[in-house]
Amino acid sequence: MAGSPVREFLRCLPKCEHHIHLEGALTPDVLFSLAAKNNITLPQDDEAFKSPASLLERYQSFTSLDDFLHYYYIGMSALVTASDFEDLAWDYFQHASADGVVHAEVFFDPQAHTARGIKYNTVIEGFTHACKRAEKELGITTLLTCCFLRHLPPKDCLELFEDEDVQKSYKSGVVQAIGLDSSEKPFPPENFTELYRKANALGLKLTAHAGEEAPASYISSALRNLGVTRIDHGIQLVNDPELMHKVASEKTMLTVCPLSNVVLRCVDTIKDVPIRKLLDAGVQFSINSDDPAYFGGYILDNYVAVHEAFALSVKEWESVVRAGIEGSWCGAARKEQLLRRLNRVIANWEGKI
Ligand code: HPA
Ligand SMILES: [Zn+2]
Repeated sequence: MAGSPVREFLRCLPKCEHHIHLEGALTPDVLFSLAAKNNITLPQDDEAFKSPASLLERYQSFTSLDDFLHYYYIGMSALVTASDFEDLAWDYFQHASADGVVHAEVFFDPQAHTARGIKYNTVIEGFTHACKRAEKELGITTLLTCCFLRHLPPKDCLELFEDEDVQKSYKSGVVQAIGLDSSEKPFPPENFTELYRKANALGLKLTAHAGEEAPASYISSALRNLGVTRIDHGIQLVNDPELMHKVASEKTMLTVCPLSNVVLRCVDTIKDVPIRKLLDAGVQFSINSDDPAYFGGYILDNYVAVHEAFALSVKEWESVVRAGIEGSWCGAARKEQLLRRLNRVIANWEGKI
């Protein structure tokens, strides 16, 4: 579909990305050069780490979320200085801009860095510089979401949450949301009730990965026990029609990541991502890249893959992109601006594809 009118239509849509782990934008090439620069020894006993090419090849055969996460955490160990984090995020924002992203709400995993002696403020310094640059040079509005690693003890998560520098980043508005990621089973949302209660008290926006590999009960638990207003992934929702009805009527947005779901074997093919079922049930969702350097594509590749599998009409694409704008955590004025832009793009393409 390279250069095709449909790809160009999808590129022109004013897309909001809500599910991208900045550490998941670390390509094997950059990983190897950062490891060399920072004197980080990559595993010697894994053939995959022989070269960037062999690592990329290994990414083609992930067997599960945990198999991917093993490589994800090793990869990010090459990130050390604030400029490493800034360059990583800037690289993502440039790709996002080229793909037609106008607003990006991005995740980062501080515990994976503080655990190896990198200061929280080093991570924040790098990522906020890149966010400011993206706003200024690319016109992308941004929002940072601090994710907690659910495979770690909840008390460790609370400890990081209460850290002085972390609190400062929340209270100053530098970080505006929290999320929950990493190995999904057997770490259900209810383990983190206290963390989310405290985050809610600070006025932070709340989201959590749920229903990626684990059943729909993880989604209902995240809604009920954590008070999240958004669900990351959430594809298992279609296995609980009653819950799906509730999610649709409450306009809770799912951040769906089609290529990720295939690469991590949550589904067999893109056709098995429940796009049509979610549309038919009136569930709001956005389409996202998750970890673009690991899953073979940025946001536009995900849009194209969905189009190839489901052949959405222009009206359906309009409703998907509108849901993404309306479900974003930017201000009302920015949403209005993006909705007007969407109307112009749709008017321009109506009847052409
Ligand atoms: O898809 C994901 N799921 C859970 N944790 C993650 N961390 C990066 N990507 C993911
Ligand atoms: Zn994710």
